[in-house]
Amino acid sequence: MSLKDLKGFIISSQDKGILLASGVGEEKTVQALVKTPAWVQEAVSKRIVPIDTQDSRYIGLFAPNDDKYILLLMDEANDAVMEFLLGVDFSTNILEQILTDPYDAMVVANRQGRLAYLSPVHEKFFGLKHGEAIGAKVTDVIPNSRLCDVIKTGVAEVGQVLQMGDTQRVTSRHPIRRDGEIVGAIGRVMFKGPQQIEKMSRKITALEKRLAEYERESKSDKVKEKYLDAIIGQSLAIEAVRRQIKKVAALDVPVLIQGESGTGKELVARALHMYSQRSDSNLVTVNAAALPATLVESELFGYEAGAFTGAHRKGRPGKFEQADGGTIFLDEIGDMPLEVQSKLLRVLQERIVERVGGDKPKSVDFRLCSATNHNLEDLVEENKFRLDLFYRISPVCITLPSLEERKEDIPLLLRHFMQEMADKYDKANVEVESNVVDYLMSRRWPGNIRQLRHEVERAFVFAENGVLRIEDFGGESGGSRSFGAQPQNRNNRLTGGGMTDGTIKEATARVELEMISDCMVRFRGNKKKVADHLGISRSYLYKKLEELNIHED
Ligand SMILES: Nc1ncnc2c1ncn2[C@@H]1O[C@H](COP(=O)(O)OP(=O)(O)OP(=O)(O)O)[C@@H](O)[C@H]1O
Repeated sequence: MSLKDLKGFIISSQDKGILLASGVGEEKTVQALVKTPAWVQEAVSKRIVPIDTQDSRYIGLFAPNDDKYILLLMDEANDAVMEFLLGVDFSTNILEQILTDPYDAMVVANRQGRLAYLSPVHEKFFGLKHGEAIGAKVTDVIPNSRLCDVIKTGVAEVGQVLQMGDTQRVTSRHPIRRDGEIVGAIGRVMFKGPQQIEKMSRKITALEKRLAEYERESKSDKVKEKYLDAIIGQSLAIEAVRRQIKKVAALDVPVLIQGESGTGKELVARALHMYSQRSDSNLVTVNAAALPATLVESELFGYEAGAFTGAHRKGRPGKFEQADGGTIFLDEIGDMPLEVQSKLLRVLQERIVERVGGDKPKSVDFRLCSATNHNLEDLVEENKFRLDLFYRISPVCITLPSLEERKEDIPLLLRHFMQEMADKYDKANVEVESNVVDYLMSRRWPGNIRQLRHEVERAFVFAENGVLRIEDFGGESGGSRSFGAQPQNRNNRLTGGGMTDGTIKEATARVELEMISDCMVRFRGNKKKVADHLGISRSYLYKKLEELNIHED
């Protein structure tokens, strides 16, 4: 409404009646109303009243002033505000309720982002005197208010949660427009939100927490599965192994993994660790066959500073200490010398280690996992393995099938190793000739999967024109071509070394030692890599290294 809507006025006094009238104010019907005290009393309290004449309806605005009042007569406006003000008998009371509601505060900012209104409850909350903050910048009074943002964007923000002090409040902010232009914004803050909202907010917080937990769990499930998936194979035998791993992993009992060399015992140990509650701590592998009796104590139990010549200055924790809270994997346990077995037995019984040169026994908490390719019961019979140790390490046994027992897995393993080699040698798109799978399935694999992997690698390297053929494989008696030396060099070496002298067995043994020593140089003494590369077990490698007079340092 503006002044152009003004159609008349009346100035009246209680004692003297109408003092001045103009426009519609001169009409008899209007003056008759003004002369009726009851009507005037009601109109003053309402401030805005409808005034009907014979022809039209006007809006009367009352402005009391001591014993006088002014009545402005305006054209009826067709807007929602007037409809509300005129239509609802107690509209001003409603407005008053809205402005002074103790639980639903109101903030009004003008276009410049300055406070035009702050309801009393809000003033009280901020410790302000009535009217003190009017004209101040909204953000100076309500630090994290977003009213200015709403003025800028013109986009309402409804039902948002605002942190006020140490409590959360539900707020709504709306831009206010006049003739399409933003002139300010109004914010409402629920000081005492309906209980349902508080309840809902608590529920949402709890659900968010649960969701984050599920996400964390499913992520770690994926990590675990990676270790189980690394055991390739779909045969019933290998599926059963996977099931056993899942079942046994959480039980925290010692596990003995049995199986021929190269059947994947180390992969099983890793999966067992990852599926156990100890997966956040270390998995420490000890090759029991490679432990010389002289160093066994310092290796397994650690040593204190200056314990012996050559000892590390600060001392070193042993394998059991490193595995504290986690898993210790004793590989090739069947090849452990008897005197080492007794020392091991003591730790398994007491769960206490004492560093060499130290005097402070330390208790250690580990899960034991051991592996062997021997039949330990036979070794016990032959007095090569302690019976009490056998019982200690084998409450649960997982037996891995040989490749012979699960030849149906060869196609899958071949595909897996082809992919591995393609990544390793950065050589994609090598195809496998269709008869290769039949050939590999018809062969014997005494070295099991390690041997298969090794032969696939060799064939992959020798494959010509991007096709892997049967000829690229070495055949059962060993490679027709080999790594390391050039073929003719090897011929020279073999014939020059007396290949035609002695028996075939002797020649084979010589070639074997040559290949091992070549590989020891090539892999800088890393026995795991050497064993994997040559397709032999690590215990066999250690035996051969003894023959070559190469010892652990
Ligand atoms: N099921 C399998 N899927 C994929 N790779 C496998 C599988 N089993 C074994 N291998 C691979 O074969 C090689 C030998 O495996 P691993 O060292 O686990 O055998 P092992 O039984 O511990 O042998 P050893 O008794 O000689 O120590 C590794 O390269 C391993 O990744």
